[in-house]
Amino acid sequence: MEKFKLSELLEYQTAYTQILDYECELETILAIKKDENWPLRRQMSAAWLKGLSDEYKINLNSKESATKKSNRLREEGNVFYCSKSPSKTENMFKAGQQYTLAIFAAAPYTEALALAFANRAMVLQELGYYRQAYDDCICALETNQYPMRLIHKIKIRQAFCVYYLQDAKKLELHLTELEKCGLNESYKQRVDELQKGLSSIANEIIKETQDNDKEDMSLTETTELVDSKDATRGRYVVAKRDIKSGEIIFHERISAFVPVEGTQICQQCGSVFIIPIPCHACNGKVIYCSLKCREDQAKVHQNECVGYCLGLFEQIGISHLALRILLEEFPQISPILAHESDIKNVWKELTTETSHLNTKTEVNYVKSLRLVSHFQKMSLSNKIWFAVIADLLAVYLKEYTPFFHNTSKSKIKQSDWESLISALILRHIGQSISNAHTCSSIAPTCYDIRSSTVKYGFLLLPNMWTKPFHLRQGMLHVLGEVGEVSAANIPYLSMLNHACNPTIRPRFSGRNFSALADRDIEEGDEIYNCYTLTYRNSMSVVRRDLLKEMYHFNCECVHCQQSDPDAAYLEYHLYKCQNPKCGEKFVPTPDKEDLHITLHWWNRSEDDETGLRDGIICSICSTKQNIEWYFRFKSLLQHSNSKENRLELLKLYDKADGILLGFHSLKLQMASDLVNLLIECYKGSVETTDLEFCRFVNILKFAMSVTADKWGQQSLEYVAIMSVLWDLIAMNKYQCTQLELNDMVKALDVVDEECRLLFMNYYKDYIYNKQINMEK
Ligand SMILES: C[S@@+](CC[C@H](N)C(=O)[O-])C[C@H]1O[C@@H](n2cnc3c(N)ncnc32)[C@H](O)[C@@H]1O
Repeated sequence: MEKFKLSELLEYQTAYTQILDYECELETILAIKKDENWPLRRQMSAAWLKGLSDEYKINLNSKESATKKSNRLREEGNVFYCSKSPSKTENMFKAGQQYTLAIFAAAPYTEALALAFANRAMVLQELGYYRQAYDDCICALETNQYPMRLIHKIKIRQAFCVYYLQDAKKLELHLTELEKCGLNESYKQRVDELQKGLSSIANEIIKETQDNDKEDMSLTETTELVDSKDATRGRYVVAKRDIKSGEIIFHERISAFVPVEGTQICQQCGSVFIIPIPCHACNGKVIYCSLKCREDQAKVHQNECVGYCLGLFEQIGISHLALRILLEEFPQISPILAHESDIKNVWKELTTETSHLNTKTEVNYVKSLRLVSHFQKMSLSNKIWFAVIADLLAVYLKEYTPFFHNTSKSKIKQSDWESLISALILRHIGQSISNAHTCSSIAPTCYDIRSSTVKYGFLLLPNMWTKPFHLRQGMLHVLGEVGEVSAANIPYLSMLNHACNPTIRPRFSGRNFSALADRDIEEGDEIYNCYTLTYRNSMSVVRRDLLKEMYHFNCECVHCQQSDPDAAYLEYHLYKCQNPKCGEKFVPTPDKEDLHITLHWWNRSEDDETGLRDGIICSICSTKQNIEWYFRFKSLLQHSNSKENRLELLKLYDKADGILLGFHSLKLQMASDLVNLLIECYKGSVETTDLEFCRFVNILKFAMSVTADKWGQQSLEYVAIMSVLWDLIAMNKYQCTQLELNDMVKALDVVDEECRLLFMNYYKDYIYNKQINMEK
């Protein structure tokens, strides 16, 4: 069959499906299946999936070539491992990278894979990543191809790792195993050493350090759910008592999430800072941070692995989250449905608020099933479009996964099961459109977490670390960027209605979500989330259109009720007219067609048809403003190694300072560019005078103030830029008061656990002592 794109398949199927406009997902699916052309369309879906599968098989590397590549990468790693220059530790990191790439390159169940894991374990142990090294030993052994003649080596490595992890129980086990291996004298000595170590370790089971499974906390302790009885406004959340600014309002475990396409995060816990263990069955498209996470995700991944191989999920957008919700949570209730034979009754049980199942609020899936959906408001063609995707996913589950294997035991007919599952996916698609949350994280600037080829992770970058999770002095600025990493289903958070000035500050940490109070909240106050950019970062009309289109309501929040809801945003776009006869403050009149582009003209691409140099017009005297200085600034940034150019850059920044008033967005952008130059200065790649350096530091402080104003001092954006100031403090190039420092440490309340650990280690290693000394 001719190869065609998913969008073509969907367009065709949508155009040729004629059904009535139903409000219910199950009825929609059943109606589609009654259509006389349905068998043909089903065949098309199956053929499309088969096309993906055939293409995948053709492109699959042979085992031989995979082995060859992996062996080559491992040998490159060995060269680094054995070399002592420039430094043993740095070579260890480089070896670790090559071994990781060798792991990704190898075919499953091969000696090449076993050796790549074993070698990485050796490096990780030397670098102090004992938990990860221990997992790698297990990965090497589970290939069943690890050479028997070397087995004692890996066993002793495991024993050392658990010794360093102070896990007496496991150490005892490994020592018993080692006693059975015929060891030579030198190995026997090492076992004796470990035997002595064993007696010194308290015999207690090590607590897992990951915080994957924190219970949902205080969901109902501080807040309560209220039903407005208004069809649009629906349910909302209010404070049950006074809550102080910065206090955690509630914690919630993220029930399901999918990484933003191609992002290298652990599929189970969502961690960014990891040493990856890939799933070899799907060519490393899915990675984990530990074997525990791999095991915890196994039941879900067995139904997704082939989909990842085929590249299916890259093509279905938000529907992947819908599928994930089903895979994560549906198994919780399938036994409850075993006695039913009629799917209409099952559907009623699942979706009626007063049903027996719906009262079981301890069942997590019930919380997801209760989420609002605006399916009934979708156009018929959109309903069919998504229904076809839902049906395609049911075909995928049936043909390529074990998902339906257990259902044969129930009273429901197989074809009805498929309809039910399609209908549930369709329901979750509608719910995800109105409820899905985007999770952001601080992402390292020096490592592309979206790279499809470079997959060794940030933790194995050389010249970066002194020991695990301890960055070198002057290196914290690598945590200077914020990125969206996943889309998530967080049911209680989804109960919060929208306001353009939200009451919560979100904190995503792995699989845990926390809502922090953005300000003091009084008992009885409604607690709001913000579904769009806040009023400080967007125009009200842009928010209004989006809220209407995606969430089907008109925003009447306190902020939007103000006479000039855009005043705060426009403050970031205030110019002083360059016409000496005018000299007034003005905001350019935004182009109705594209508000953002008019106000952010500097972000237009060079080849933008409308012309980058259209410029801006004073809204008072109509004089076209000169913006050449900005283009000069941009071009000089490319050549900032020269002292003259740097001085000119600072002069141009001063010029901008006279034209761009207050916390102007462009001034923040220019300041951020100059902050990158400041980083080059303190890293030593650019030499500067003290005076010049001082100027750059002031510009950094300005950028921090604007960022705090726009996003809040407790925001990922603020933490990202704050990392540069912490480098300066650590390097004795800037002094700040303990009060300032305390405020900055407080800002870390919004970052994830691992990122916080990196910052706090840095603080203890290079900043804390300095402050104490300064104050003495
Ligand atoms: C994420 S849900 C919030 C919880 C929802 N009220 C419920 O009962 O499930 C989003 C939906 O809530 C309603 N909503 C949220 N904020 C609103 C607001 N400020 N005014 C009116 N309706 C709102 C809209 O129907 C929107 O699509």
